[in-house]
Formats: sequence, C-alpha cells, structure tokens
Amino acid sequence: MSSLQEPLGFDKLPSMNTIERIQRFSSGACRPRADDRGMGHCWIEGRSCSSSNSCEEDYEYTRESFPWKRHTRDPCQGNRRTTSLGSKNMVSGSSCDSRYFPDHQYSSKSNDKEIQGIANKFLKGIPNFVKIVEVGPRDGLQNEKNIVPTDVKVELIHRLVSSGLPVVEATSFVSPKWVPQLADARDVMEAVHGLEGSRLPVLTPNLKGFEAAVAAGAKEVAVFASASESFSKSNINCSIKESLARYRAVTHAAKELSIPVRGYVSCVIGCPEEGSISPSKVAYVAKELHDMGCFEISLGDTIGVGTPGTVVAMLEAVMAVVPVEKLAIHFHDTYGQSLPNILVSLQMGISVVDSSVAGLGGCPYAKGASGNVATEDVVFMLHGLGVRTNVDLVKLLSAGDFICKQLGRPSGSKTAVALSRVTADASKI
Ligand SMILES: CC(C)(COP(=O)([O-])OP(=O)([O-])OC[C@H]1O[C@@H](n2cnc3c(N)ncnc32)[C@H](O)[C@@H]1OP(=O)([O-])[O-])[C@@H](O)C(=O)NCCC(=O)NCCSC(=O)C[C@@](C)(O)CC(=O)[O-]
Repeated sequence: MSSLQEPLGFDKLPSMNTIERIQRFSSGACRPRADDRGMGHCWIEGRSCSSSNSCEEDYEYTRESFPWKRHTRDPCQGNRRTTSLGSKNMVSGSSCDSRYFPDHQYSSKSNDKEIQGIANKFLKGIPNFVKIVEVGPRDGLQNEKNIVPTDVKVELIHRLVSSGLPVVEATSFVSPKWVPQLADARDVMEAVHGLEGSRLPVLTPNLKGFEAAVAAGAKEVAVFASASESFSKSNINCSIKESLARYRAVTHAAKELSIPVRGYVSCVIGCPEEGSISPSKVAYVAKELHDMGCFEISLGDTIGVGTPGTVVAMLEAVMAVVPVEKLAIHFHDTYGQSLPNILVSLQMGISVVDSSVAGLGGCPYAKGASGNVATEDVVFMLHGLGVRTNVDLVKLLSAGDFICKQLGRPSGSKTAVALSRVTADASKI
C-alpha cells in the first residue's frame, strides 16, 4: 500500500484538542498561511479571490486544501514529512516522490504545471463561496414523531445562527393537522425573528400560511411545489397547476410587502409513487416559480435517489430555463449520494446548497426518505475543497450535538461522528 492509499488512522494523529484538530483537518484549509503566501498566484482557473465579490480574504489554493495529503510517510527518510501540492515550497528533489505520479519525475516545475492541470480539469468551475441554507429546524424536525419542545427549537436556531450559517430555515406555517410537529410555528418565529446574522425563512403553502408567517415576524418565506403530480397531491393536497396558482397569490402578496420568496421543487429525480421524474417536468415547475418572482429555486431530491448521472441531466434541463445563479440544490441522503451530487452540481456552477445539521430530516409524505445531507459533512467537504462558507465548524458541531442529545439519537453526520471519536481517542493519549 502506498502512503497515499494508507489511511491516516486515529492512532497516528498527534495529540491536539478538538478545535486544533478541526482547524487542521477542515476549516483551517481555507485560511492562507503565512508560509504559503509566497505562491503569488491562484492556480485553480477562475478561483482568483480578487475577482470575486464573495471572497472576503485572499485565498490561495495551497496544500492546506488537501488536508489528508499533508502528512505522508517518506520511504526515503523513513519518517513522516509534509508534502505540498501546488506550492512553490513543494517538497522536491526526491525521485521517491515519483510514486505519486508513476510516469513522471516529481521534482521539476513541469510537475507543478501538471498538478495545476489536473486540478483545473477536476475542480474548474467550483465557486469560491457557497451559501449554505440550513434546513434542520424545519425539514430536519418536521418528521419527528415526538413533539420537540418549542424552547429546544429556538435554542437550536440560536446555535445555528451563531455558527455563521447565512440562512436558517426556521419553521413552516402549514396546517398543524398535516404536520403536528411544527404546530408551534408562530411561537418559534416570534422568539427568533429578531435574531441578527442569518436570514430566517419559513415555509408557506398558501396565503393563510403567508399571512400567519408575516404576522409572526417572518421576513422571508418559501413556497414548495413538486415535479410529481402524485407527490403534490399527497404533500399539499392539490395538483401542480393548483399549487402554482396558490403560489402566484403568495408571491404577489409578498411582492407588495417586499418579502423575498424562495421556491422549492420537490421530487426532482424521483417520486415515491411515480418513480423517475423527467427533467423536463422539473424544468417546467422551476421556470414557473422563477417567472412568478421566486428569487431562488431549490431543487429537492426528496427521496434521495439521485446520482451524479441523473443529477447532471436534471440540472442541464433546469439550467436551460432558469439562470444557474438562481438555483440551489437540496439532497436527501437516502442512498448516500448527496456529497457526490453536490460536487457535480458545484462543478456545473451551482453555489447554494441546502443541508440539515446532524443529517436530520425526512418528509412525512415521502415514506422511506432519510434526512438531508448533514451540514457538517457539506462544510467539511467544501472547506477541504478550499471553498468558503463562513461557517464555524466547531460551533456547528456543537449545535448538532445539542439537538442529537435532545432527540436522544446519534448524529447522522459522518464528520461529527468521526471528529467525536477522534476527540475521545485523543483524550486517552
Ligand atoms: C397545504 C395544506 C394546508 C392543504 O391542506 P387542506 O386540508 O387541503 O387545506 P384546506 O384549505 O382544506 O384546510 C384544511 C384545514 O387546514 C387549515 N389550514 C390551511 N392552510 C393552513 C395553513 N397554512 N396553516 C394552518 N392551517 C391551515 C384550514 O384552516 C383548515 O382548518 P379547519 O377548518 O379544518 O380547522 C396542507 O396540505 C399542508 O399543510 N401541507 C403541508 C405538508 C408539509 O408541510 N409537508 C412537508 C413539506 S416538505 C416538502 O414539501 C419538500 C421540501 C420543501 O422539503 C423539499 C424536498 O425535500 O424535496
């Protein structure tokens, strides 16, 4: 097994506290380090921070962007050393390094270019900044059987906001007969609407819900249509056409009050009753929502059956009728496909990703669907790619830990589980 294939076991990790560990393995990956500044150029095409409004600090794609490659065993030296990809101070001069790229010598400048070429090929198009829309308090909790106390929901929202998430979907103003868990929408909204730092949209299925949301202090709402007739019926008790008429009334009323409306399309890949959904149906509903004034359209793989293959086809169809900068993606992780689906969506130019802390969630009207992709896992991947999110992973983990303890279940986030094991392991050292 080469050192690149060799997993970095917990037993090999140096002792460090959780924060140091997280900074080393994830969020720190985004920060330029003093000794990396000499690079002088951003070698991922299209990633120059100076040309991007969304990048607040200079960022260069450095070895820190590949945290798992930082420590490799050097067969020549017989001990661990640090390698650096793409940096001028890259380890050089050893023919042993050719193991990384068997056909070439590692020491020459041409190898620098070669690595740049590889990175350009695979990471081209990925944005500098991704807006994460946290849906845990709404999508995450709506399917919980036991009623979560209102103060727990409020505390969760506080914690998520303080982690730096730019958007935290707070609750739904839907019929309490349909979703009893969110019957306290008004109380939740009244408790959090003054919170600063994040936008706090709420779901509204009709004018009644919209008016109640505004009365409770909501400053942003979301409407939710479906690309599947059957799911529309079972989820909101009307046809797609009827739902679009309702949402036109909501967007019209919202416009009068200057309230932004987000639009969801659910079942963008498959429906629990109809099976595969054609990309053209998704494109149709997305365009309708866009045309009625929704500022952003979130494409929901409600039952999590999408793979990069089907996601690309669906996005191509939607991107032909709605500008890519207006699109968001929303994956449930039923088949464990969310992260590759997100990656391929980013490569296609999407820069808004929905996710749920601790992977909570599931739709009451989509049997068998699991929770959304975990926010912690999305943040870990994005920071590993050098994509900024503004999210403090330590605080996010703490929010996930809080809600999992309240619900009495383990986290659905692999990152949270892995880092908690590492921490427990480190404490024994
Ligand atoms: C749309 C309705 C209301 C139609 O439900 P309905 O039964 O057809 O509505 P209705 O107009 O006949 O009214 C029935 C009762 O509900 C009340 N009602 C009516 N509207 C409201 C309201 N806004 N808030 C509170 N109460 C309301 C209304 O006042 C009446 O009360 P009653 O007279 O019997 O006492 C119902 O089907 C509903 O609430 N559905 C929501 C279901 C839901 O929230 N599903 C989960 C959403 S997740 C999702 O869609 C996917 C997404 C977004 O996450 C993306 C993805 O994952 O892919």
